[in-house]
Amino acid sequence: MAEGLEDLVLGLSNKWKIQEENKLAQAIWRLPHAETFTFIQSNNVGKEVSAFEVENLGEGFLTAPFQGAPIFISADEILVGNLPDISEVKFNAEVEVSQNGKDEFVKWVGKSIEEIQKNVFQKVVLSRVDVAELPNSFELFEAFFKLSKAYPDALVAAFYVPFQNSVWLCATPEILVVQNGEGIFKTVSLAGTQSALGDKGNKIAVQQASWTQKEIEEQAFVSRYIIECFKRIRLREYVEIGPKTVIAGNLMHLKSEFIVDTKALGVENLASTMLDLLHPTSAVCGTPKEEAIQWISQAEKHERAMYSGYLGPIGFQNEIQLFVHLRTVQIQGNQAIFYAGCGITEDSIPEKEWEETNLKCKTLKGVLMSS
Ligand SMILES: C=C(O[C@@H]1C=C(C(=O)O)C=C[C@H]1O)C(=O)O
Repeated sequence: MAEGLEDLVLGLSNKWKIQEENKLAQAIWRLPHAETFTFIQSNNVGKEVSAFEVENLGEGFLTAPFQGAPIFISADEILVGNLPDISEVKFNAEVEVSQNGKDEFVKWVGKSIEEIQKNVFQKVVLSRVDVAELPNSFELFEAFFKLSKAYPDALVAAFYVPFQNSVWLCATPEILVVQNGEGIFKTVSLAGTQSALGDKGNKIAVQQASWTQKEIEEQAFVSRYIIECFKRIRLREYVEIGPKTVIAGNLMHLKSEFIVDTKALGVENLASTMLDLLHPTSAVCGTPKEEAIQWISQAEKHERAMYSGYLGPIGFQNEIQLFVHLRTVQIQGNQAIFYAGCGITEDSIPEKEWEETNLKCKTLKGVLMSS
């Protein structure tokens, strides 16, 4: 580690450890393209809140599980710092992802396709975990800064809430609900996945991406779901941009943006209303939502916990910056649990879906487990 970085990491790490010992909540994040990070510590364990309160909670960090109430970490102490100047981060595309559970996963993808053919649901997102041991040299803040360098477009965040007894660290590309100080609301539909790296590990240009009907349809499900949510609150005036191909680290996705000028329209509390309606979106759950949740609870043997929930800072400069909790790792001592999922439609090929989860696990693992 470079000298300046070492001092910064040590300082943050000491503060983090003391807070953990005192069993109090804390979070650190770097917003997409920001040159600073924000580290907050709370004087409590984190408070269960409702999505409807999101406009009124004050400054802090919100994190919600896949299912269940969001938790608010209040910013009782705030430290804003410049990101350290670290050299290019190596991405290790060869890092190994455990193949445990492959047969079971492939079997459930097959079963999901049968349910889709029977019209029980149209799309479902199944996830898996990859459990690994962290190297002795692992340092949370070094990992945080490496991810910040490697993934400028992502929200990079880590948080700790005592009752979970673990730390979560992510670099997510997917906006759930963002609203700026001028009242401009944005949500996105992000789905469809392919590698952004060529055979020799070289980066492929977005113009070279080619999408099949499967991915186009898969992303359209998410867009339609967002439009359905707008319809439910009779909101007709939104701007839709896309779908366009975007790069998210080692991967490419299809993305559409939906933008609403809440001030011009005179709509209040759109962020909290949409947050409640959207989560969990069809990008991480499926369509229709209830049937997909039901199926996921049968198919998955692990708890999703905070994976595929949402997270991000709220209340700073009157902004809301909530992202879908993806490309994430749960850290318990020296054990790391990487989570990844894939959208299954009628045209899915089970083996390919498994491969997709391997690539998604590598987004974090390829940075954290590289020298
Ligand atoms: C579920 C995940 O990603 C989501 C699913 C995608 C897909 O199925 O193609 C793409 C982007 C995300 O919306 C994940 O990364 O774990």
